[in-house]
Amino acid sequence: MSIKLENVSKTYLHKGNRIEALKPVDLTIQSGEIFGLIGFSGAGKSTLLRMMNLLEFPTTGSVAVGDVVLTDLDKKSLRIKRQKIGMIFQQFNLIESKTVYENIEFVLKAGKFDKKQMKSRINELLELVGLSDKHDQRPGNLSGGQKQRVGIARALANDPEVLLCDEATSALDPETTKNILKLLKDINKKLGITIVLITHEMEVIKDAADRVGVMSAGEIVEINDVYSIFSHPKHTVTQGFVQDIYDFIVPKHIQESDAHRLVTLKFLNDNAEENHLNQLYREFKLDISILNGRIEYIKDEPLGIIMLSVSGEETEINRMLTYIDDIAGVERADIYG
Ligand SMILES: Nc1ncnc2c1ncn2[C@@H]1O[C@H](COP(=O)(O)OP(=O)(O)OP(=O)(O)O)[C@@H](O)[C@H]1O
Repeated sequence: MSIKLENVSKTYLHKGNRIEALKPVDLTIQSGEIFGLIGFSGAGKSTLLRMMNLLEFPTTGSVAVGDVVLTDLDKKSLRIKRQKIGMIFQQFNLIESKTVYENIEFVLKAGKFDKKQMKSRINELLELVGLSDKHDQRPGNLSGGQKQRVGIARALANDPEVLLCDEATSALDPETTKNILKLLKDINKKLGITIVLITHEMEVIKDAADRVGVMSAGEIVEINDVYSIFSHPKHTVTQGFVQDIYDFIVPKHIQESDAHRLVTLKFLNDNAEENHLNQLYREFKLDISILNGRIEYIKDEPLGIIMLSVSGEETEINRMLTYIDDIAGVERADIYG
């Protein structure tokens, strides 16, 4: 199901001060996509996410999920529609005194299942998230990853059209994060559910998102498909996030040396796996050494960044740079260093 926000803004009143948490935004999230929202703390990510199920009511604008305009619904219709919008949280929000089974049963009670249907539905959900053997455990006996799996099972209980993930992996270690993201991607594929996830980690975006919105100071400052965000980040906030992933360190003596010219190259798509450096070694009378380099696979598409230290005649270096500019799929990139 698609999510459509038109002119949505949110201003909080706090101790007499107006806090513009979200400036007016238009955003359409396509049915079936995984949409990532990234930004620093306070950028407005949670506020924007909470607009999508009206956990917070917008100050201006309208929110629609599919054909249903949530902002036009009365309380009862909204409560029913909300059952089709699942949500998971950083701190899992499970009921500690209830078992895994009961935690899921609790949300199903709001639906229309008899006892037998309920049992088979809960078993099905636990199988989907890989927790069939944990029925009777209480959250206190589960790892963080297992707790989030319960959170996901609970969020999926009423067959939602949309799943909102509020920093769902921020409390988890990197390995568990990968496993939970894999589960979310499997669910997205298998069930066709639209997923919105907010995070402050670019790794999460890289692993899971189809498209990305970058937020800063209550605005979406850039929006694009995930490969373009990594390969051609435009806004300085986006560039900062991408740099964090590559994190190339230039040795101080090279930074300060006049004899070396730093050249960072970007190899796009299939070019990332080709050895263009051999061409440079062959064609130019220059000393070229590799300081750093890495290929990232973004939705299985390679993106290579390599940082070179080049020394030799200035004119020869410039000739090489012009030559590089003419190679299709290879670009100079200053921002990764
Ligand atoms: N209920 C509230 N009352 C007053 N101000 C709020 C409220 N909720 C959020 N804010 C403010 O709105 C701004 C955006 O907050 P929001 O939680 O959406 O950001 P965020 O990007 O999700 O950050 P974080 O990652 O730290 O949760 C912040 O300045 C925050 O202090």
